[in-house]
Amino acid sequence: MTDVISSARDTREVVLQTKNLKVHFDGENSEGKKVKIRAVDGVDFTLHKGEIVALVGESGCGKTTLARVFSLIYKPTYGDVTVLGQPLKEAARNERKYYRKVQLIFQDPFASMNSLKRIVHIVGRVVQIHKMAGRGAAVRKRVEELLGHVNLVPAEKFINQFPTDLSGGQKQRVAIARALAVEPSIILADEPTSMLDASIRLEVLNLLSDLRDNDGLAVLIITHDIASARYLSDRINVMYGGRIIEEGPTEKIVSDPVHPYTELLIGAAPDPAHYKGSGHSAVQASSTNAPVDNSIKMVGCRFANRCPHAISRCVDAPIPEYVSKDGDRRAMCILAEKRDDFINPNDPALPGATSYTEEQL
Ligand SMILES: Nc1ncnc2c1ncn2[C@@H]1O[C@H](COP(=O)(O)OP(=O)(O)OP(=O)(O)O)[C@@H](O)[C@H]1O
Repeated sequence: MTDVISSARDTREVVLQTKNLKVHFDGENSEGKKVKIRAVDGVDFTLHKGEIVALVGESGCGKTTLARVFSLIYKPTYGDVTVLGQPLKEAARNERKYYRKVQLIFQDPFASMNSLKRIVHIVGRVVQIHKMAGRGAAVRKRVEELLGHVNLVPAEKFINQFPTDLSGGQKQRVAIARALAVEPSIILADEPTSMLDASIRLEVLNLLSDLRDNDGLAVLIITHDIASARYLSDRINVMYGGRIIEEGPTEKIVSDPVHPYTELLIGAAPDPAHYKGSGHSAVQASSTNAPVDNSIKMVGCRFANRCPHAISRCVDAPIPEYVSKDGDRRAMCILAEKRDDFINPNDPALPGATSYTEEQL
């Protein structure tokens, strides 16, 4: 985020941060020609302690790729990444230590669990590997505590069961218990509720919210579903074509979006008054047009070809990052110029500000 304006949020400990992060892959287009796939293309992202930040956007916008950088699966092509104040490169040198701080929760809790093992083994193994308790009875006791922590009670009932004995929501709770076994600071949750029945989605969302409130955990949640993001997150990052096009406090973004793409997502979401974790995918519903071709280098806004407000400037020139006057929101859309509550901090008309291109800096 731009440094020109600070906000109250800035006083909290930053646990994950990227500056101008790019993750590009070598790939082929539909004609078999070699191309560069710009999965993440200049992302500034921040997550604070005790905060839930949602990353929303349609399929292929780069959400998972961004999370995979934090999960040490992909290396950045360019840009800075810091994790708990340490550059990612340094933090990643000791993977075991890294994964004690940063834990992952996946869409399909089953995929990461050995169905032939009992819950005590599945969770206890992590406790043992990371030496989070002594041996034998101490490990079992710790597993019971962890199951209690995710409301799988009475723990004695669940501890000897197999994953196949559990419902989808209970399995996801076991996955969360296993993640908590190492007492992490950060949880990366990639579509954690999308495979769950509507009736139990809220259960898992509420659990994540309790972990933030009671344990001060920082959670990055990746979701197609803006309704889930709205229900759970403190802040929303809207991603489109490898870029974050709008970011800020959830309620402000949802009630008063700047970017037409954000507006499109919200318009397609179910009415929150009726929201019971229905799983309606707002983004999928809205993306009837062709997906973004992220192999094409674009100067301007990637949404321009779908945007009813686009003018030539949107395509031909870099879009400035507009910031709200209270410093708490940013949007990459020229429509921000029409609003009294946003400024372009690099506007040469502002006192003390000088405008530079990235190449000049
Ligand atoms: N390992 C890879 N090699 C080549 N291209 C990749 C690789 N991983 C992702 N991509 C491409 O990068 C772009 C972003 O993919 P990504 O999975 O991050 O999107 P997403 O928003 O998470 O989508 P989804 O919600 O469907 O998972 C897509 O065009 C995808 O095809």
